[in-house]
Formats: sequence, C-alpha cells, structure tokens
Amino acid sequence: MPRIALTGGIASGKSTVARMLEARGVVIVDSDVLAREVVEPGTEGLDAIVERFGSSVLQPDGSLDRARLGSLVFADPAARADLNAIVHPLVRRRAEELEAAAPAGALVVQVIPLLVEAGLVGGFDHVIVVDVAVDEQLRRLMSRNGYSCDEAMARIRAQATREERLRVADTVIDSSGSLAETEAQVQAALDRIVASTDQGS
Ligand SMILES: CC(C)(COP(=O)(O)OP(=O)(O)OC[C@H]1O[C@@H](n2cnc3c(N)ncnc32)[C@H](O)[C@@H]1O)[C@@H](O)C(=O)NCCC(=O)NCCS
Ligand SMILES: Nc1ncnc2c1ncn2[C@@H]1O[C@H](COP(=O)(O)OP(=O)(O)OP(=O)(O)O)[C@@H](O)[C@H]1O
Repeated sequence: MPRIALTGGIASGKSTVARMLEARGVVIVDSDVLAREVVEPGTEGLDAIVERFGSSVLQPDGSLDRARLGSLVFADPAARADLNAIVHPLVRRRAEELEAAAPAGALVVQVIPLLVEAGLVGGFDHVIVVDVAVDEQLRRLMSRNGYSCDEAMARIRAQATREERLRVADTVIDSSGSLAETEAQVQAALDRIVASTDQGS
C-alpha cells in the first residue's frame, strides 16, 4: 500500500477532508488528535511541558491549558521550537504504531499539519494538500476560533507558505468552495489513488 500523507495550512479543511476519506473506508491517523493524547494528564509529554513552561500552563484540574500555551508559543518561535521538540517525536512514534496496526490491505492516510515544516515529505509516496487562500484561512480562524486578526496571522506565519506546500503536492484539494465541491474532489482523488495502487500491485 502507498504511504499517504494529508497536509494543509491551519483551518484549510484537513479534518473535514479526513472525515470524508474515513466515510469512504480509509483509515485515518491524525497527528492533531495524537498531539492531544500524548499530553494528557499522567503522560511523559505533559511532564516535559510543565518542566519547560512551568505549571502556569496547567488548568486547575491538572490538564493542559491549550489556549494559554497557544498564546505563548505562537508569539515566540523559540518557545514553539521547544514545544515541537517535546511533542513531535511522541506523535511520530504513536502515528507509526497506529499505521502498522491498520488491517492488512487498508488504505491509511496520515494527517500531518506540519509535514513540510518538519521535513517529513520524503517518508511518503503520495502527498495530498488541502489548499485555501490566506484570506480565507484568516476568515475561518477569526469566525471559528474567535481569534483576533493578529492571533490568526501569528498562527498562519508559524507554518510553511501556501506555495511551499503546493510544491510538494501530488494531489491538491481546493477547499474554498462548498462542502459538496470538496467532497467531489475527495472522491476523485481517492479513485485516482486506488487506481494507481491497483496498477502497481
Ligand atoms: C500550541 C497548542 C497547545 C495549541 O492548542 P490548540 O488546541 O489551540 O490547537 P490545535 O492543537 O487544535 O492545533 C490547531 C492547528 O494549529 C496549528 N499548529 C499547532 N501547533 C503548531 C506548531 N507548533 N506550529 C505551527 N502550527 C501549529 C496546526 O495547523 C494545527 O492543525 C497545540 O497546538 C500544540 O500542542 N502544538 C504543538 C504540537 C503540534 O505541532 N501540533 C500540530 C501538529 S502534530
Ligand atoms: N469547502 C470546504 N472544505 C472544507 N472545509 C470547509 C469548506 N468550507 C468551509 N469549511 C470550513 O473550514 C473550517 C476549517 O475546517 P477544518 O476544521 O476541517 O480545518 P483543519 O485544517 O482541520 O483545521 P485546524 O488546522 O485548525 O486543525 C471548518 O469550519 C469547515 O467547516
């Protein structure tokens, strides 16, 4: 089976596309979900974060205060690099375990928001990029997450550019239209990938 990664900028529609793929029988391994699991209370991940950032990044119940840590790391590249160095190896390890545990013959897609930034492109046979213009990312972040324009831009700037992602894409899904239009592109992409897999086997 080809190793497939799905990436895209923040609020580009990665989770939406992943859900559409899942509904068509694809096994999804989502790094954003794993990045939450590896910092749950009692994990080595959360211990390392508290050691680096202090207990002010915890909520009263001992879980991670994501909004507080987010406002710290998206305002400070060095802090973000430290957080990435703690979380990314834990996420990669878990993602590889889950991919290896998928049923034989299943098509697995790994959702990796920071595929380009982390230099992981070479590990995959096929890269799907969910693409949207920066002004639409901004609109979604401000309306969906309630971020100010500055907060939204800080998150967009913490990532690779749209062009850098498009450069590594084997398949591009344009998520600027309706959900039905995105769904049609997802079906077409899956058909193409399955057809090329069948030819290769
Ligand atoms: C900073 C944190 C606590 C903020 O949590 P929050 O709930 O607000 O955001 P969430 O985790 O849902 O991420 C939403 C999106 O933000 C972007 N993002 C998250 N972390 C980063 C990062 N370190 N650099 C650039 N973009 C990032 C991604 O597009 C991601 O899809 C959290 O994002 C985090 O732990 N980040 C470090 C781990 C990471 O890199 N995760 C993303 C890929 S595995
Ligand atoms: N055509 C479309 N395709 C995908 N998402 C769309 C589309 N139109 C609007 N959206 C909206 O864009 C928003 C972002 O989608 P989603 O949460 O899937 O993005 P994401 O890339 O997973 O976000 P994050 O980077 O924050 O994890 C959602 O509110 C979604 O409904």
